Amino acid sequence: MMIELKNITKTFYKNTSQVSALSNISLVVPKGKILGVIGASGAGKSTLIRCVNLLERPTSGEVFIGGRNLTSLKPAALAKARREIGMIFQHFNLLSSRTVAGNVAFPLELSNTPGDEIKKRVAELLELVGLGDKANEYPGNLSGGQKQRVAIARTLATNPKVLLCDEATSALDPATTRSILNLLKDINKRFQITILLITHEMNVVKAICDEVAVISEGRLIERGPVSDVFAYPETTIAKQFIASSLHAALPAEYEQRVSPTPQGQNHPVVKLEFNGHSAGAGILSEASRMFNVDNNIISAQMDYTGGVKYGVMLIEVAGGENDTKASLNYYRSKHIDVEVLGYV
Ligand SMILES: Nc1ncnc2c1ncn2[C@@H]1O[C@H](COP(=O)(O)OP(=O)(O)OP(=O)(O)O)[C@@H](O)[C@H]1O
Repeated sequence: MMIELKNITKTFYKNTSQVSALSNISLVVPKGKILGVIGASGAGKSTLIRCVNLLERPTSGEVFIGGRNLTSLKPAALAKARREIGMIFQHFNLLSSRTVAGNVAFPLELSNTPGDEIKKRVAELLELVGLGDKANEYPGNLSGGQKQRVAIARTLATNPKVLLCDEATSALDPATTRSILNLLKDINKRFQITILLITHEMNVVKAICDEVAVISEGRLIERGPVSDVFAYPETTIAKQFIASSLHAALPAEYEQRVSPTPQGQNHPVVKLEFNGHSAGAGILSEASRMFNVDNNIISAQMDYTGGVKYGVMLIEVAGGENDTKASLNYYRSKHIDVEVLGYV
């Protein structure tokens, strides 16, 4: 295992009160893999990632990197071990008074690398992150995505075995997020760097992670291969994160017309959530024939991971009252989550 966290607990003490930020978290990340840790605000993500390189010292528990117990190292040995752990941040943390090349050179200067070697390595790294032509720019003149590329080049300068990403794309727009995630995946494959990232966005997990761990209130509540967790989420929180990545909102036009209770001849608007246990979307035509109802699809977002289909569909069901009810019960019997959002 490249990263191994054993029974990590972190308690913050403030005056007389104490906050339990992490409770007994154990996690492993095999060499060359990408683990995403997802959780809501305050769940303990930042604390967890900062415990990996001991920016934050766990109250109890052990951190192993490449088999070595960081928690037991003396300061000098720890400083050396930390060079094998790169980190990138949401707000890039570049030195504004140094050029792009100067930022990337910084860790090499600290480790007393000879000048001509620094020059060569910096040029190589800037080429790698697609900023070969920006060496003499200052960070202030770069876009967010370019700044994050500089930060990635800087952290790769010392050839880390592990890369920690602390909400690295949270300040970026969706297209830039994709390009940075692609770069991280490319680096992971090319150099076999093990990545641990924290995020509050399931789309980030879906885009590049091999495995995902869900934390809530400082506890690890679910973990597994990304495709398994997407298809067979076990906890409500995992389900909510998946749903939030699916954008299954009612279109504005419906939102205005929908009423909370049935009136006269109006029809239910229903949200169907499919997971790995559910029948496929073909069930809609089946129910239509069996119960003589019309299923009008308002919006749908279905996805595949690991050969399993899952997703969300919003439908308007037109038919007799009993037939409509029977069709919804039929979906439930096929392990589809059914929620009536209102009536139109
Ligand atoms: N230095 C600190 N002193 C006291 N409490 C802290 C400290 N750092 C974090 N906490 C508390 O620990 C808990 C976890 O915080 P943490 O920042 O790790 O969560 P997070 O999941 O990263 O949240 P966000 O996504 O909002 O950054 C919170 O209750 C927070 O208030």
